Amino acid sequence: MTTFTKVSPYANEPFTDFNLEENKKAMQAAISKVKNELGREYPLYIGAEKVTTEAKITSINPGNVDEVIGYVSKADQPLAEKAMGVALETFETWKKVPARERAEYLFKAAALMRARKHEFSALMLLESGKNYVEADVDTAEAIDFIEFYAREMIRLSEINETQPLAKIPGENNQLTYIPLGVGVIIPPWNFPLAICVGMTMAAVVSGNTVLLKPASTTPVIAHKFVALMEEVGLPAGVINFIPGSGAEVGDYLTTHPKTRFISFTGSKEVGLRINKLAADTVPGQIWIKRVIAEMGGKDGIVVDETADLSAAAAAIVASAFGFQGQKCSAGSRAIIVESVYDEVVEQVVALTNQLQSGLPELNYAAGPVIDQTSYDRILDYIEVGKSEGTLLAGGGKAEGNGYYIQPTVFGDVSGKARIMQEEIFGPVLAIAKAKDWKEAIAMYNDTEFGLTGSYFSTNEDRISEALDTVHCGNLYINRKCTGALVGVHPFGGFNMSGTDSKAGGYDYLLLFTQAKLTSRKV
Ligand SMILES: NC(=O)c1ccc[n+]([C@@H]2O[C@H](COP(=O)([O-])OP(=O)(O)OC[C@H]3O[C@@H](n4cnc5c(N)ncnc54)[C@H](O)[C@@H]3O)[C@@H](O)[C@H]2O)c1
Ligand SMILES: N[C@@H](CCC=O)C(=O)O
Repeated sequence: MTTFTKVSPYANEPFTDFNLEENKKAMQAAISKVKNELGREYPLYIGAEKVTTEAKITSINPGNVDEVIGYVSKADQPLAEKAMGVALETFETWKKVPARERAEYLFKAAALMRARKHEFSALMLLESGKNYVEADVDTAEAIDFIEFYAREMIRLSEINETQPLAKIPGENNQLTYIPLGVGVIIPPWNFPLAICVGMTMAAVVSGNTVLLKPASTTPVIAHKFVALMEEVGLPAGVINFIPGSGAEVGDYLTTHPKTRFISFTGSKEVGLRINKLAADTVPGQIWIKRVIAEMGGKDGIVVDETADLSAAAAAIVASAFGFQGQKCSAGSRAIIVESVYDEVVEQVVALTNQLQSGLPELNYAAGPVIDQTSYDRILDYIEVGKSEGTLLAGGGKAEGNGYYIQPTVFGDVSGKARIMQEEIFGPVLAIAKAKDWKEAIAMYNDTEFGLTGSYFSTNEDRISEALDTVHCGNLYINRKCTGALVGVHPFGGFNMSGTDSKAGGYDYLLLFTQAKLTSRKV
C-alpha cells in the first residue's frame, strides 16, 4: 500500500431519519435484497483457507422462527488449534506492518460499510430482531469504532511527538506501543455488528492477530464483517473466524498457553469464568494473560421531585424497552421520589402501553427477544415480578411467530427484590419509591453492578452530589441511560459490570498494546 486516505478529524456517523419516506424505502429495499440471500452456508476463515464443517450453527430470525438466516460452519477444538497456529504465524508479519498502513485497512472498511449501511442493518435486523432505528444505530456505531480506532492507532504511533518524555543529557529516550500477540475476541449477540467490529478492529489495528468467536445467535452478520475485511485486502490470518460453542472452543482458547489476551463482552457469569480460567498459568505459557471483560448491568434512572417529569418518563421508557431491554445499558430500574411517584409512573405506563409488538422488518417498536432460552428466562422473571411488585403493564407473551414478550412494568418494588437486583436482559422494568433523593441514590447504588445510570433533577446542588456519588461507569444527567456514542461517551462499567475498558475512548487501544521504553546513550 502506498497511497493513504487523507485523515479528517473524527466525527460520528449520522443516524438515518426513517421519518423520511426515501430512507424507509431504502431500508425496505435492503431487507428485500438480504431476504433473497437467506439460507446460505458460511465457512470458517482460518488464514487463507475457508473451512466448511459438517456441524453447523443454524441462525434463525427470532421474529419469525421459521426463517433461517444461514447455516454457519462450527469450529471444534482441533480447528481452533489450527486457527491458533495460523494466527501465531501471521502475527510475526502483521506486527511489523506500520501503524499507518494497518489503519488504512480500517479506513477502507469504514467507507465500504458506509456505502452498504442499510444492507448491514437489514441483515442484523433479521438475525437479531432490531427495528430500523436500533439496527441503524448499531451499524453507525460499527463505522464509528472503525474510524475512531484507526485514528487512535495513528495517534498512538506518534505519541513520542505528542507526549515527549522528559529529557536528560546524554540519552535519547522513546516510548512506543507494541502489540501483544494472539488475542481471542468473544463478543455478545446484542450489538452483533458494533461490538463485534469494535472489539476486533481495536485488537487488529494495534498489531495483534485474532481468533474471532462470534455469538452463536448472530454469526451471519459477524461473517459479513469478516468478508468485508477480506474484500478490503486485510492479510489472511489476521482475523480468523471460528464460530463455535462458547463452552468448547471458548474454554479451550481461554486456557491455551499461546493466548496472549482475551477480549470478552457478555454476561457476568461467563466473564468471571474466563477471568478465572485465564488466571491459571499452563505449561508453555510465558505471560500473564490480559483479560478485558465487559459484563452485565442493572442500570437505573433516578428521578427527584424537581425534575422535568415528562422528560424523565420518556427516558425511562426508552431506556427500559429499546431493543426489548436487551442492552447492557438498559434502564431496567427506575427509582422515583415518593412525592412525584404516582405522576411519573402514570406517564411511564401510558407510554409503555403505546409500544406495539411485531415483526422487526415492519419496524414495530417492540420486537422479539433473541432466543428460546432468553424468552423462557424473561417469562420466569415476569412471574417472579408478580410476587415482588404490582403489575402495571404487559405481563406475558405477545403475539407473533417468534419470541415476543409484552413490554412489562412492575411498580412498588422493594430495592432488594430480585427484579431490582438481577439482570433480566429483557423488556421488564421495575419501579421503586424512595422517600427522598438521597435515599433514591442510595437505592441506585445498592447493586453489585455499576454500568450506566441517569439522574433527573433541576437542582444544581443535588446534580453536583449525584455526579460524585452515583457509582457507575457511564452516568448521565437528565437524559436516558442508553445510547453511548463512540468518542463522545467512552463506555464501560464498575464492579461486576466489568473492567471499565471504556470502549470508544482514548485509553482503549492501550489495552491491546504494551509500552516499550528504549533508552539510547548519545
Ligand atoms: N458491558 C458491556 O459493554 C456489554 C455490552 C453488551 C452486552 N453485555 C452483556 O452481555 C450479556 C448478553 O450477551 P450474551 O448473552 O451474548 O452473553 P454470554 O455471556 O452468554 O455470551 C457472550 C459470548 O461468550 C461466549 N461464551 C459462552 N460461554 C463461553 C465460555 N465458557 N468461554 C468463552 N466464551 C464463552 C458466547 O458464545 C458469546 O460469544 C448481558 O449480560 C449484557 O449485559 C455487556
Ligand atoms: N453502548 C450501548 C450499550 C452496549 C451494551 O449492550 C449503549 O450505550 O446503549
